[in-house]
Amino acid sequence: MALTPYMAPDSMTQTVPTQLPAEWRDFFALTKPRVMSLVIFTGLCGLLAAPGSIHPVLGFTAILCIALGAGGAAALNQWWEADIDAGMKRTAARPLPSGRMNRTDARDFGVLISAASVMIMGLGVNWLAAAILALSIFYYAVIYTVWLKPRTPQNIVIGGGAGAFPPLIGWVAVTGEISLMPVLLFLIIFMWTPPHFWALALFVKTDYANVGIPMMPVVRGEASTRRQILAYAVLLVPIAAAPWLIGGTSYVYGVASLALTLAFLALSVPVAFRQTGVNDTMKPEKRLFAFSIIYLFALFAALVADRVLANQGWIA
Ligand code: HEM
Ligand SMILES: CC(C)=CCC/C(C)=C/CC/C(C)=C/COP(=O)(O)OP(=O)(O)O
Repeated sequence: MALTPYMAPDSMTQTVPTQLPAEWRDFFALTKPRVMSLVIFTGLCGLLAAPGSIHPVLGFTAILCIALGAGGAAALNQWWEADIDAGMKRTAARPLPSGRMNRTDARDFGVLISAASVMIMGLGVNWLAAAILALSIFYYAVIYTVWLKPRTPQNIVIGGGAGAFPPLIGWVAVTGEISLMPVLLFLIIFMWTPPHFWALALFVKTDYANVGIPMMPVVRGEASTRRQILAYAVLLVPIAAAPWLIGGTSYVYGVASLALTLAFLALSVPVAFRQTGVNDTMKPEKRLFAFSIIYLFALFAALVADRVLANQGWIA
């Protein structure tokens, strides 16, 4: 597959509407809009794939709350990490390390939109969805950012849980209860996160090493990270197919999940068995990282397509 190798631009300096006043642009950038677009998309797919129905206004409210909560957590992450971000090429131009924004403003903005997201979700949608949203904000802003990230190379394995909640939140917004299907959606993102992030960490390794963040390639070395990427990609094959295997979807999702995850696995293999020299361009790693994003968009889109076809009575 011909993919343009991913160059790891910082999402904060990209896709921020240039017509906004400068300060607004910085607040918008603080929500990590590009990363959060996939978070919001998986939340929306969880909502659309759930059985039952939700009034469109409430459905829109639920997605808005996931967006606000994720953006708020991202702002708190950058408030806490302003000094670390200043030391990395990829993140030095963010609003705080560049000095364009005051730290207290970033903190207050993060707290305000996080709290608003949970309150609106609880009052407008349901309190179980609000509780899981609150947990995911706390998970990203505190458990991952403050506790795990500076301490252990397993930071993103355990911390990856934070980013896996949105489809569960979307689902619970509709059903008001947790069942096996949304737990499987959680597990898919949980298993996807290590290869997604470590593929990138392999080519921005020196950045993390310079600021003392114990990411896997820095602490355990490249060879071990590469083997672990492959292990998670292998585990992802049955886990991504599980919604079909338990009868929660038709063969349409089943076939799509197998095709996509086997492609993901195929791109992980060259990454797993490579040794690189100093001037390596890291093409296989960049390709895997780029595909990881396409993969998750496509997998969740396939889930929704499957459910729409089933609701129309076109497939069983
Ligand atoms: C602990 C878990 C994760 C870590 C440490 C992580 C880290 C990163 C990093 C460092 C980047 C590079 C670009 C940037 O600086 O923004 C990135 C890009 C990206 N991540 Fe993740 N990620 C994680 C989980 C997730 C999750 C759960 C999603 C969505 C479901 C996601 C979606 C994306 C997307 C869409 C991009 C591309 C952004 C762009 O095009 O600039 N990530 N991730
Ligand atoms: C609903 C809700 C709260 C969702 C949270 C979604 C979530 C946890 C996404 C994680 C993705 C992310 C921006 C990781 C960046 O890691 P980093 O912050 O270590 O990256 P950096 O080095 O770019 O700062």
